[in-house]
Amino acid sequence: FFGPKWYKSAEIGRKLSWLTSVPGWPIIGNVLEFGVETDVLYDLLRLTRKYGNMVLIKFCTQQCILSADYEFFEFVLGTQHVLEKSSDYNYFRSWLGTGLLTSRGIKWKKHRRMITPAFHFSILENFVDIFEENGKILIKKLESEVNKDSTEIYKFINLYTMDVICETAMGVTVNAQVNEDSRYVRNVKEIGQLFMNRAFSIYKGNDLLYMLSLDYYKEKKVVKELHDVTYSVIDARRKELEKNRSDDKEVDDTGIKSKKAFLDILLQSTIDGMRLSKEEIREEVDTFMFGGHDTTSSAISFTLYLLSKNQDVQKLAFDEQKEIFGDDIHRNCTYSDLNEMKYLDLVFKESLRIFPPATVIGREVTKDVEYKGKIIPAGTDISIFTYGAHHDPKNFPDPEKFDPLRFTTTGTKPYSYVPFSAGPRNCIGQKFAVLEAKSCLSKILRNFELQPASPEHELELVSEMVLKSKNGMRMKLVNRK
Ligand code: HEM
Repeated sequence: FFGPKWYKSAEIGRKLSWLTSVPGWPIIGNVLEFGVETDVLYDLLRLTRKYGNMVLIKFCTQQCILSADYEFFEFVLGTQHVLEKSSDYNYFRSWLGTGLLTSRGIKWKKHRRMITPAFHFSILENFVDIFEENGKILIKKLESEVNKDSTEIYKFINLYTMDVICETAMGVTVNAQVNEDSRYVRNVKEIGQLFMNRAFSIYKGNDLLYMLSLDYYKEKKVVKELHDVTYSVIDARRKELEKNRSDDKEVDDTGIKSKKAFLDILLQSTIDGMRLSKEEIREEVDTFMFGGHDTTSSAISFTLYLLSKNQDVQKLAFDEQKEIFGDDIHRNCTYSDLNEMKYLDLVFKESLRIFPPATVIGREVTKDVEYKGKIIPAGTDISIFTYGAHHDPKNFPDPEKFDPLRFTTTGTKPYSYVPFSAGPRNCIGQKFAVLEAKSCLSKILRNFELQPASPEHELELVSEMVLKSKNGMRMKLVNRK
């Protein structure tokens, strides 16, 4: 059963002998390098620091190039040579099918071309009101935390980003912030946990063994419920579109809003003159739900944490808010206000450098490619270790320092800063994410002063599907008067 795999893996290893490899054990390779006590993030950091920014790791039959080298990032991300995602992404397929994140080849190319206009600024502009309305609910919720010694902010932000992504992707309000216990919200949490269990288990990684586990049946149930919701929203939305395009009622009986969501654009789009099938639409909508939720919550929460610990930066960010909003500090924030927040832009950018939600981006080489005169054979996995490059002092001097102005004073080496990946398979939602984050950060900054929690809180980073903190992100909120 494993014979051909071992043989192929050994062959790949031989062809990659030009690389430094991490010394390992027969058969299991470097599996033991990844302990249970430390998180995989620190293991990857340790390996790149010890063996260099491009190193070969072996997990049983898998040969993987782990890289924190920005020149290699450019080769992998910036060209068409290595467009395919690694097999780790297959775990997501039960929920996402082959939506944009997980698809390959011609399907990815056609869908990417079709979906790109949905992220045009003229469409994103319409979402600013959705950020604003959900931001108001967030502020209300946070008001009950004011003056407490310590508030865990991530759980609030995670519900806010859930509301935002449901409304922008599907056009429905799930009111996650008000009704935390909604079935849909619980299912999204649970599916994330199930994917994690699988990714970090030796036996559940194997499809056959996984089918013998309880998680497999849980996953089937949760995925069916998630799909049912998306399908029913698609049906309702399609009917709505057919019925009356000029109906400007804000919310109908099912909670569906008449503002254009990504789903509406998908319903009206065509590829080679053909409309997308219901399944294809479902895959893309679910992909937005997945790609646009935990990533943004981590990014916003880490930024708030950094602001609470860096009062000088927070002061400059708040000064900018005062300049933009003047005497009417609590008025609604517009698209043009967001574009004026240049310093907040740098704050968010620097936060994504220190805490990139996607710490590793995976690729698979599907045909032999040549890099700097050496062959990387088909079948090799590649792990683009974004966190490693972002924390390399050769790329960013004094890398642990939160210094938003660093991007204005020193030039950034191309591809050394890749929180949204780069090149043809970069994050399609990045402009959306930046707008959403700035809207949320601006609102919080205008309402509260962020102070370090008491007792002082130190993060315990954990690289799950996105980078998080095991012990949450704590701070103290004080009302600004
Ligand atoms: C701070 C927030 C975000 C971060 C850090 C982030 C990061 C990334 C990264 C690193 C990738 C590349 C993954 C890979 O190559 O395997 C990616 C892809 C993607 N992201 Fe995001 N993302 C964010 C927000 C969003 C949002 C809000 C959406 C949707 C509304 C979104 C949708 C997608 C999609 C569909 C892809 C796949 C693109 C493709 O393969 O063509 N992301 N994102």
